[in-house]
Amino acid sequence: MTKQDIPTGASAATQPESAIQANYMSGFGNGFETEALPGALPLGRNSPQKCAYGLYAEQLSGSPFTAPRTTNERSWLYRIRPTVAHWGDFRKVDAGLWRTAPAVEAEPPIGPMRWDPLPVPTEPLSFREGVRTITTAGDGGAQAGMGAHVYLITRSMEHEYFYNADGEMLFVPQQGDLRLWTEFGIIDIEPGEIAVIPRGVKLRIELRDGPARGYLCENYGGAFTLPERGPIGANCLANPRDFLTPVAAYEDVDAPGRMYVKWGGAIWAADIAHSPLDVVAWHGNYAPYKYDLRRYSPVGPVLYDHADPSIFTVLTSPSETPGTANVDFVVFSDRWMVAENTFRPPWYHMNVMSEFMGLVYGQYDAKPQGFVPGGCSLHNSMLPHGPDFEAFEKASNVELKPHKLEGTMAFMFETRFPQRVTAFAAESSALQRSYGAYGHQLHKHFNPRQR
Ligand SMILES: O=C(O)Cc1cc(O)ccc1O
Ligand SMILES: [Fe+2]
Repeated sequence: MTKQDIPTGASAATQPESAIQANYMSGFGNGFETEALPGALPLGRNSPQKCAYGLYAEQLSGSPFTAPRTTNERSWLYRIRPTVAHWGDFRKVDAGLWRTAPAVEAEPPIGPMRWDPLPVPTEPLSFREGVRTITTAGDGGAQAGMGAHVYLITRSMEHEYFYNADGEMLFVPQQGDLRLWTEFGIIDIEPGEIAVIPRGVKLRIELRDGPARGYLCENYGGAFTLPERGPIGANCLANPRDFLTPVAAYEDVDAPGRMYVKWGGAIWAADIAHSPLDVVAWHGNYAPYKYDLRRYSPVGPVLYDHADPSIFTVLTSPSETPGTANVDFVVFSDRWMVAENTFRPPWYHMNVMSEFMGLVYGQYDAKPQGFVPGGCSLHNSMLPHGPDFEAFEKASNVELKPHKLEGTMAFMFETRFPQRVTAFAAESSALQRSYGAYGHQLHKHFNPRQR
């Protein structure tokens, strides 16, 4: 990109909030550059003696300085005030129902668990107040594992800002559109889309069209990246050009506000006197992004059998062990089922990885009833699971014409670590207490006299 082509963004100082458009640049992990005022980005250097417009230069490092190029992530931010000037007298505040691994609160049952959608309450809840942790895995302090949460939001953050030092946040909206006003620019997301906010990126979350509910994966480990495609080649699955990163947009707001930081498993708050979303220009490869899951191009068996669900990986957070993800984000979206002489839904299985699932819309083929949009399920490490009675009987007897699964969007956060349920999730009235017995309905068909 040449200097002339640098995308420019919005300034909240000059436009009414409602008129501000979210604009994006395409690509995954690119070295982006964007400025909301012409010439705000220094040319050919990161740290000039004086920055244009009296801005401060600040580097945000998402990886160690010395990480190999493929995993080295940092951005340079040119901002009205450096982050230290947005710092206040922090004190711990009530973390509500947000938990961080290790959270040893409830004994996880040795069996599958499933929850109805958590109702969206009428009381005012900002994003930070509305996070309900369902499971935690690994150890946040060791930068390994994840938290799987449901968020319920009934009010926008106003002069309130938040960043998460404990993990990267993957938002999966299920109901209601969100505007993520980040330091790097504005991201609008709706159900069917996702957004990833890297560790340390400040933001304010606004509602767009009423209350919102969705899922949140808090990834304590290595940053989400695209999975290798191996023999699939250069195309399909999630294509890099469909990932969108916002152009620079800034607020020049001097007004009392509050900064919240999730750090060390606790939530801290301080009063501040100005908006920290004051980045006028930035460049680098450490930045938030969004992706429309409906753009995902699934690859699967075109003759027979059911492939492992890893074929539907959108993003992966690798661990130090090759092929052993800290977290995989996997999506089960619209696709044709064509396999011949095949039991087409997921097979019965046990897995060393642990599987947290959610449903954005539609129906999931292994669990046609009971697993409903907004609900979630947990199939923990090495515990048996598979299609329920209804799914088994149907898939074993149906005529195997090409059949399209349509209007469906289920997903999985799959981690190498066993998941612990929180006390909230274990005691919730949304817990389907009889789910653990679904396997008992699968009765014996065995007849040694009939092949
Ligand atoms: O358990 C699940 O429903 C998720 C899943 C789907 C699939 O197609 C194969 C394996 C698997 O774990
Ligand atoms: Fe599974």
